[in-house]
Amino acid sequence: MTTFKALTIAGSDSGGGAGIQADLKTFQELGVYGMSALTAITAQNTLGVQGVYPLSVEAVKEQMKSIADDLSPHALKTGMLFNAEIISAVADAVRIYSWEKLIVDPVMIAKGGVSLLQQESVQALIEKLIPLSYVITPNIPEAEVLTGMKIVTDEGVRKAAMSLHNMGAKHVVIKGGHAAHPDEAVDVLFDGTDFFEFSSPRFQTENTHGTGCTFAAAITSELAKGQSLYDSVKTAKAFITAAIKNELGIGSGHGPTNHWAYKRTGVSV
Ligand SMILES: Nc1ncnc2c1ncn2[C@@H]1O[C@H](COP(=O)(O)OP(=O)(O)O)[C@@H](O)[C@H]1O
Ligand SMILES: Cc1ncc(COP(=O)(O)O)c(N)n1
Repeated sequence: MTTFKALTIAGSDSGGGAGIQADLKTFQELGVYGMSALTAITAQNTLGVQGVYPLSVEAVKEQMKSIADDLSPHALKTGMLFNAEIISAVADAVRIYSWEKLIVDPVMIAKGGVSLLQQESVQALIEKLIPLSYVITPNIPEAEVLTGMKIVTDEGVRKAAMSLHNMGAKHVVIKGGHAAHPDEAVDVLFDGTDFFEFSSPRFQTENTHGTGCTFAAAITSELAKGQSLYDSVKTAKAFITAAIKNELGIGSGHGPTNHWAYKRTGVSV
């Protein structure tokens, strides 16, 4: 039996709800062997981000080399990359090691407002990483920054998806957590030709810390196993919906989601 392997290149969240920790928990739940290359350490909990400590670019490069030399991933995702130097190193690694199925989750700002990507690095993301991506998974504010468009309507979401596709992303998923729909959370997939919508009820909750990371990690897991992109997004949507619906209620701020709900509570969504 093949063991499918997935890699996350992202920051550590000491509170365990987002970043590397969310990604590895998701890989594990979806039956994929998880590996990580850390880009930064954050001191973080459900109340916010108290500290950000980026690693040296050498440390990031060496982790990726160790993985490439021995444990080539079937799919990989990026999360918090923090600066342009790290973005360039990741883009180089993807090319040098011929890594396919790159999922770029363009993490920019933590829910409390602290920056997880230096503002001047957005251009590096656009020029170096987006053209290598198999899928890019921005939330609406991130899609606005990357495209320079203001997104207000469903039509606006579709236009931004086309623009990101024109920037070189093979596929685009714009996540709808920040959209105006009062009852539904709708994510939109664009494959360069057609649009597909993935909808769930919108839960009235503050506990959405790490939803974006978890959703992108679930897509990565399913792609690593060889599923089609459509099926991968469908599973990821079910995974994140179960994780939000069955919130853990820990911490006194924006709490994490429940990574084991999808597999272990038998909830249907
Ligand atoms: N209140 C909510 N109820 C149901 N699903 C949600 C809710 N908030 C976010 N989601 C879903 O969680 C995933 C992450 O979305 P989003 O919050 O937009 O990303 P990010 O965490 O990157 O800001 C998407 O699948 C989105 O539809
Ligand atoms: C280390 C790290 N990476 C990413 C996020 C974004 O979290 P979210 O998925 O809630 O946007 C975070 N808060 N911390």
